[in-house]
Amino acid sequence: MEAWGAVIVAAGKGTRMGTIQSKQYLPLCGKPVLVHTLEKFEQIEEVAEVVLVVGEQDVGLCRSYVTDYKLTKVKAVVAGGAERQDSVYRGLQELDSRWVMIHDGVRPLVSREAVTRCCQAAYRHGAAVLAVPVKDTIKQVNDQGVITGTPDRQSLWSIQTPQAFQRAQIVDALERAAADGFLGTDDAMAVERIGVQVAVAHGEYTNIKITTPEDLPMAELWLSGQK
Ligand SMILES: Nc1ccn([C@@H]2O[C@H](COP(=O)(O)OP(=O)(O)OP(=O)(O)O)[C@@H](O)[C@H]2O)c(=O)n1
Ligand SMILES: C[C@](O)(CO)[C@H](O)COP(=O)(O)O
Repeated sequence: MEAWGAVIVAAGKGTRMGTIQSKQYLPLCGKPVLVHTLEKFEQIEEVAEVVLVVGEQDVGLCRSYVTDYKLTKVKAVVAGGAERQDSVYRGLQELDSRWVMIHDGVRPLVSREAVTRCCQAAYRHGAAVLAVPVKDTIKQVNDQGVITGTPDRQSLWSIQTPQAFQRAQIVDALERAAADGFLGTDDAMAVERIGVQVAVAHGEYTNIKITTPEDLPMAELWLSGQK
């Protein structure tokens, strides 16, 4: 397998978590959430180079993580942008690898096996994301709080990261999205809209994105089980 580059995005504000300290720096089993994610990528054989994207005010702190936690793959720590998409684009500028994956800094539970499945699916199909089938029934609800539809659950997947692409293709897609004023909530949306097929590779239900307060104790529980 070729060597991959990874962009870890961690420049968000964590508004939904509601804490003063941004969620990527909150302690999880004794270390910042983001450090767990970076340590995971140290163990992923496919990944040769990592770029970490953080808030401008946190660049110094995160550079010290590289030394303190002996993160050998992190080649650059750069400041992100106002939107996740901007942060991803900035990170991609620092990578040389032909194949790249983009991962949320707040998904510390991702497993090596799932990342490998994502890389393999990207090789086969050109681009791939980790995903799990939804378990609940999903409803569309209008702004009066009334159900307007029930999409067929068979075709619904909950999308995770990493998301894997050829670097040139995701860079092109993000530049076109910016030119068109298109803002996606994941990376795949930018390439889907220019006609590229994106495959799903089986993720894991435990690969949660730490988003709201109840996610942290769940992550603690699962992470202590992984060690
Ligand atoms: N401008 C941004 C916004 C988000 N992210 C990163 O993208 C990931 C997923 O985003 P999300 O969970 O939405 O994080 P926040 O934007 O921080 O959260 P919220 O929407 O609650 O403010 C996180 O690792 C976050 O730090 C980023 O790098 N740059
Ligand atoms: C990219 C992502 O993690 C896939 O689930 C998600 O879409 C990020 O969305 P958010 O709005 O930044 O939470």
